Amino acid sequence: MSTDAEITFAEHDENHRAGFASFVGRPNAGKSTLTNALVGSKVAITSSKPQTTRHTIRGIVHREDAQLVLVDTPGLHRPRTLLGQRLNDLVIDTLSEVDVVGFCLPADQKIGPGDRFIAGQLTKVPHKPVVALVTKTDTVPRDALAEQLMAVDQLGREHLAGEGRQADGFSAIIPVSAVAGDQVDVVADELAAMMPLSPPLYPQGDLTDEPEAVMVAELVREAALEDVRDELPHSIAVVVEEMVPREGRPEDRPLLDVRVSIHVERDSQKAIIIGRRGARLKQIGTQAREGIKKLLGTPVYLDLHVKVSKDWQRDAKKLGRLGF
Ligand SMILES: Nc1nc2c(ncn2[C@@H]2O[C@H](COP(=O)(O)OP(=O)(O)OP(=O)(O)O)[C@@H](O)[C@H]2O)c(=O)[nH]1
Repeated sequence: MSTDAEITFAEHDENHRAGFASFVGRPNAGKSTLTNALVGSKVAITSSKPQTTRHTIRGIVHREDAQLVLVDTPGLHRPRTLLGQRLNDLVIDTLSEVDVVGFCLPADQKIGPGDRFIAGQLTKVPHKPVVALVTKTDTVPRDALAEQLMAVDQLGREHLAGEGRQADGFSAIIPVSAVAGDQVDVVADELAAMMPLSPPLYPQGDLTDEPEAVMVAELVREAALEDVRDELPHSIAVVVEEMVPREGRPEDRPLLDVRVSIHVERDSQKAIIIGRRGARLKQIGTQAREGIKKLLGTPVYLDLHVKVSKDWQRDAKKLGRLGF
């Protein structure tokens, strides 16, 4: 979608900072919600189910003194399949290129093996400052939060100390609630201060530099995962096959034809997605269409197909074809 909006870079002085930050954390840690709160617009897709964030989606925070480009990575997790392994490698690659890593740890969950695994993985990117973000602070009382902050400090000292590290443990520990809007500005301040001196990297107003297709795929994926609790989210991959303006429409009433395929691993999963007499698929279509319309600002005709790609998670060739 092209817009006629003028491209303007913010006025800046020599103290302006700009760079990349990335959030990691176990599934459901609140990474996407925090990204959205910082950017101030729904860019990454959130859902109550784990691992909806598959692709690297960037939100950009524009401030007078700094520009923060947020690279939202999939949750790092202990890999069980080839796809899990690839996602982890992708995360490490991404983290090697950012200026600061934000490690999200929910205030209402005890630090567990998943968090320790991630802390261990972060030693693979030794020269990056790591800021611990203790998320969802609105969900716990003050004393529980204080305890969690101490536990987080301990985790940092155990894993992030020694050679090549810029701090003994986390560079900072910040409690934040993206939902209550509490301390979000402190997170932005802290991350901005860690960016290198640089003019803005992106023009103002850019919320994301990912192609719309990726976001459309995420919207369909989010809709498809809604209410499917007995199946792993990883069993679904969404591919946008085509997005073309319908020919012969009046200029003031455009329509976008969007053709999307949903890949599942087994026939039984296909049946779940389609539902009785296609009821679920219809529901997925309605929900996704609303989101896509909001995202792109045009009405869309959404054509959904469900395909069985047997064991796509384990099959390297198929993974390549699905864009991983
Ligand atoms: N009460 C409260 N809930 C939050 C907060 N931040 C996130 N949540 C909720 O926690 C759940 C997970 O949030 P996400 O932002 O999707 O988490 P994520 O880390 O991006 O998850 P993945 O994409 O699965 O890795 C959602 O239901 C959010 O609404 C917060 O500050 N307060």
